[in-house]
Amino acid sequence: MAKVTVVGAGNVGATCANVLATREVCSELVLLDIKEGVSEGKILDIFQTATLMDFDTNMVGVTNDYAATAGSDVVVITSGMPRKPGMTREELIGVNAGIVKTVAENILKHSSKAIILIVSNPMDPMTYLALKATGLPKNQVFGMGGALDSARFKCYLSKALGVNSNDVDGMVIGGHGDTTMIPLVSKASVKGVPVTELCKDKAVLDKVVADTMVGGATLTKLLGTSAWYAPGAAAAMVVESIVRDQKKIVPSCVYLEGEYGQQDICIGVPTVIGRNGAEKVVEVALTAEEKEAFEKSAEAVRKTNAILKEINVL
Ligand SMILES: NC(=O)C1=CN([C@@H]2O[C@H](COP(=O)(O)OP(=O)(O)OC[C@H]3O[C@@H](n4cnc5c(N)ncnc54)[C@H](O)[C@@H]3O)[C@@H](O)[C@H]2O)C=CC1
Ligand SMILES: O=C([O-])CC(=O)C(=O)O
Repeated sequence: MAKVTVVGAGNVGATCANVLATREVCSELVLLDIKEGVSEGKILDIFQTATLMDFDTNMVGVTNDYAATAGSDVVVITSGMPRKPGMTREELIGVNAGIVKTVAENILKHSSKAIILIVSNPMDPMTYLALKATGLPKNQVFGMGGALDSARFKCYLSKALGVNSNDVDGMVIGGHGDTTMIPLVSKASVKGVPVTELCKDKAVLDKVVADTMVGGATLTKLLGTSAWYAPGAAAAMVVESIVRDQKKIVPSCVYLEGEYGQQDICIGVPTVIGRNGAEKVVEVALTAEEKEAFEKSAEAVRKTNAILKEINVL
């Protein structure tokens, strides 16, 4: 069984750790935060649900002690600031880039073989930064955004169409940003029936797309900080696909070398996730409109990546 570390014991990191523990995804779980006592407290709290929820994952919470993370098979990086209402994810780059870079370098020192999953925002540039800063192969460092965005897409589709959300299939690709994500309506279906067949009212599907794109912003406005239940569960789902070598196809932020016509960028595309991390990009046929949106999305992500050089983290 696997050892998993979650860095950042805030809303998303602790939720991810809770899902990993209760679902017994790994045999050993480490939660690390820079704030004294927070990881220790959250792990103790989670441990006190063990007899209530019937699980027995070995868990430890530590304050900035990277030695405790040694030999991890998977590391999830959630450390950094979340946005406040009215902000974009991209605005977090100045404060989060240094945090993500330092954390990734510390992880590398103790777990050079770990698959590193980036969650901190702006997630696409943070993934690019972690990949470049660690110099690890592209399968070993990738980002989580599409898993969450796709879950939201399916949620909004199920509400709009009045169907069980577990019968809905759908993917969101592109950047993990309010204007950069691309819900693939052409590929979405309910029990194999295209949603475009089930719903002839284009305005309904257009609204689902718009709601999905601002899914994170909507929750940030309601909560005063960004969401954590679905983000934590989405990261845990990706970890489970790695640990159990499930080979799920999950839209994930991976480094592209020609796929989807893009080079030298980390951005969301359907990817096979297994024991070796981001194992294979799956190229699906996009409509002309989706292709154009993907190019625009990549352009915007590249623009944010350029800031990494300006602020001297790359
Ligand atoms: N990729 C995605 O789909 C999503 C990404 N996010 C992002 O995840 C990040 C975390 O969000 P929340 O958990 O809500 O924030 P939070 O503020 O609740 O937690 C962040 C934690 O990181 C810790 N931290 C800061 N610097 C650190 C360091 N150098 N080493 C270790 N820990 C450190 C803080 O002490 C804090 O406990 C944010 O950047 C947010 O935007 C949030 C939701 C979805
Ligand atoms: O909205 C945010 O800032 C956090 C996030 O990435 C999400 O929930 O999708």
